[in-house]
Amino acid sequence: MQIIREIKALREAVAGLRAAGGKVALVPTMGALHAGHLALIAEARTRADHVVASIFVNPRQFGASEDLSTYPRREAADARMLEEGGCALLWAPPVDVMYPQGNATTVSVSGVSETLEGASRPGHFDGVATVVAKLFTQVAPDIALFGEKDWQQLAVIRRMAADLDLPVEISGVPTQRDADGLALSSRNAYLSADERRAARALPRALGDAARAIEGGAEVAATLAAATERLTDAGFGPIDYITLADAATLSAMDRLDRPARLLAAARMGTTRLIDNVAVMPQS
Ligand SMILES: Nc1ncnc2c1ncn2[C@@H]1O[C@H](COP(=O)(O)OP(=O)(O)OP(=O)(O)O)[C@@H](O)[C@H]1O
Ligand SMILES: CC(C)(CO)[C@@H](O)C(=O)[O-]
Ligand code: BAL
Repeated sequence: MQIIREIKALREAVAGLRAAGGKVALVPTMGALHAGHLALIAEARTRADHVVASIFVNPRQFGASEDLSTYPRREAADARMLEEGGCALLWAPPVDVMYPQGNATTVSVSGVSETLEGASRPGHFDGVATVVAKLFTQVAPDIALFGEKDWQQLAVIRRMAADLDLPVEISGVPTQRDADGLALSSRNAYLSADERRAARALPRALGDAARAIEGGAEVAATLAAATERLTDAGFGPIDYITLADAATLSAMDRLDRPARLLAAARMGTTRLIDNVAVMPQS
């Protein structure tokens, strides 16, 4: 596996893959890889002939008070995992290659970016959309894969790709979880042992609330009960726990179309997100 840090070398390496024939898949990441990322790589290998992974801790998607400086960085171990996973190339540009001095362009997706994570983390999705648009232009993949753990991010990227007529297929991969249900996440590494144990309340509260709503329970009362359960488990503050349209992410107060139940909450200093499907029963 080649590790590449300059645009010209990236284009030459991707041209080499293209010359060999077949499809190219891109799996964008911020590194500190875990089995969730490896599931994206494994799925990419079934969908394409060559897999390019990127590692870039994108400063433009972090707020001023967020964890950019402490975000886990372990490229050597990540590169070994990607090579074993069958990646052909690792695109790992330095910040000044991704954002050369004088850069002045932002990609902003209205609507779907504005609620939930967008409201809690102002500017976050502008940073995500801008860097993902650049990654698509740099690598020019046939298909790009993203995790459903970041459900709203996936919806934002789908909207952006459709609106900009980007010739790339966007594919979502189901959330990979630990045995107790907690979604795998690079930020789980911040949790103490006690916090890690308590954190399993998040997927349990979401799962139980989803089943209750599917069974006909009132949405507002169910979300209030789930909030209380998270608070009792030690979560706080809870940024949101919301039933939303699965595609547009607009809030729903009754289950009349395919939905997602999404939550973001802090356990100690660690902010965790998760979401589950909620489907109207026929
Ligand atoms: N548990 C998971 N299951 C499936 N996909 C995942 C999982 N965790 C992350 N991903 C996906 O991997 C890609 C890269 O994510 P990223 O590098 O930010 O990892 P992360 O674990 O989500 O990190 P963080 O803890 O910072 O949110 C994204 O498309 C993300 O949705
Ligand atoms: C898609 C992404 C790589 C863009 O920086 C990031 O938001 C992530 O890792 O989910
Ligand atoms: N996985 C989402 C990236 C972020 O939280 O910035």
